[in-house]
Formats: sequence, C-alpha cells, structure tokens
Amino acid sequence: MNKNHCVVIAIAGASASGKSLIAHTICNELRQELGTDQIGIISEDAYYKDQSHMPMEERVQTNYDHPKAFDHQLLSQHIKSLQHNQSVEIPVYSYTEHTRTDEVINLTPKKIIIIEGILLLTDSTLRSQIDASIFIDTPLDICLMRRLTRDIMERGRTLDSVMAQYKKTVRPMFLQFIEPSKQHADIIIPRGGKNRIATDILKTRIKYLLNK
Ligand SMILES: Nc1ncnc2c1ncn2[C@@H]1O[C@H](COP(=O)(O)OP(=O)(O)O)[C@@H](O)[C@H]1O
Ligand SMILES: O=c1ccn([C@@H]2O[C@H](COP(=O)(O)O)[C@@H](O)[C@H]2O)c(=O)[nH]1
Repeated sequence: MNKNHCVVIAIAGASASGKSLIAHTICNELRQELGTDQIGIISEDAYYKDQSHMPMEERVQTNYDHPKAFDHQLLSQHIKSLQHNQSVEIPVYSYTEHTRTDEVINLTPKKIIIIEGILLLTDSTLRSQIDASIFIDTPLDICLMRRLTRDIMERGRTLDSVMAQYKKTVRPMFLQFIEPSKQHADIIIPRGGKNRIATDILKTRIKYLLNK
C-alpha cells in the first residue's frame, strides 16, 4: 500500500475545553473559503468501546476518562487506512446509551484529517501517526461550567450525575492522564474554542498544507 499525503492533526485537552468547537470552526470556515471537501474530522469519542453486552447499571459505572475506555487500536487502524487512501467506517457512539449504535459513518480519504479527543496524546502509537498536535488549555473550572450545561442540555444528564462523575473520574483522570499529555503537544492554545488568533494561525497552516 502506498502512503499518500494525508496530514493528521490532533486536538487534545480536557472535556469541554473547546476541542470540538475549534475543530469544526476551522473545518467549516475553510470549506466555505476554499470550497473544498479535503478536510475531515474524527472524534476520539466515536471509539469508546462497545458496551452493548453490559446492563445499563454497569455502563453508567464505566470510567470514561481512562485510556482503557477507548478502542485506540481501531482508531489507529483507521488513521492508517486513511493515510493509505482507503475509506473507513467510523462507529457512532451514543452518550445517552453509553455504547455504540448500529450505525457507522463512511469517511472517504482526505488531505487533512483533524482528530479531537481527551486522551489522544496519551497513546504512543497514535502519537507516532500524528503530524501536528494541539492542546487546548482551558482552566478546569471553565470546563466544568461548560460541561454542566452541555451534558444536561445535550447528553441527557442531571446536575447531580454530572457533579458525581466529575468528582469520581473526570477530574482525577484529567490530572493523571490528560494534563501530563500536554508535554507531547506542538502547540498549546489557551482558553479554547473561541480563541480567534489561534484559530486563524491554525487555518493558515492548514491552507499551506492543502496547497502543498
Ligand atoms: N470559548 C468558548 N466560550 C464559550 N463557550 C464555549 C467556548 N468553547 C466551547 N464552548 C462551549 O462549551 C461546550 C463544550 O465545548 P466543546 O467544543 O464541545 O468541548 P470538547 O469538544 O472539548 O468537549 C459547547 O457547548 C461549546 O459550544
Ligand atoms: O458514555 C459516555 C462516554 C463519555 N462520557 C464523557 O465524555 C467525555 C469526553 O467527551 P468530550 O466531548 O471530550 O467532553 C469524557 O470526559 C467522559 O466522561 C460519558 O460521560 N459517558
């Protein structure tokens, strides 16, 4: 298999730090400006392990902020396929059911692939496949406020459940795994998804890569 010039950009950082917002802002603005479909986004969350064999009471107990919760091997295989000009079928994950759905999304090869997720930079195999890595460095209290709103409005959670999960796993795993993975980033972006200067710098770099 011949490797083509697919550039893989990783955006990591705490939950609700703004990874998804910045990835989609860059992608949408470049698609509008350049009329190109040569940029694709993959969420690490799509690679949470399937838990359909487990009862719901057990699924809610899973530590979703530990690297073991993810099938990073499948993500790595998919990156490899895209880099070799092959399409992949990305799983669709349900945050309300805490497992994969029966659906998949077909992603065709792209010149630029942006992957966003909390634990991307903790995995040495993934790191070796990534061409540029970005860490969104938003203060944890701000992330918690954003997560509370998002999880209650969009992910079917209650205030109490978000707070309990935050205390039990989200914060401890951030300190154990996510924060130390910042050392592997090429660029650290403060504040998050609406940092306009950082967004423009990344767009300029991606435009350069698209024209290469
Ligand atoms: N700079 C910002 N200011 C205000 N709200 C933001 C900002 N960045 C992200 N958000 C909001 O916070 C929530 C979490 O952002 P998101 O990009 O989904 O985070 P992540 O992908 O890191 O989990 C979303 O509702 C998003 O619109
Ligand atoms: O079934 C699940 C799967 C994940 N989570 C939480 O999601 C975040 C990661 O997603 P972000 O979009 O980066 O916030 C992670 O912190 C998990 O705790 C979940 O609650 N349930």
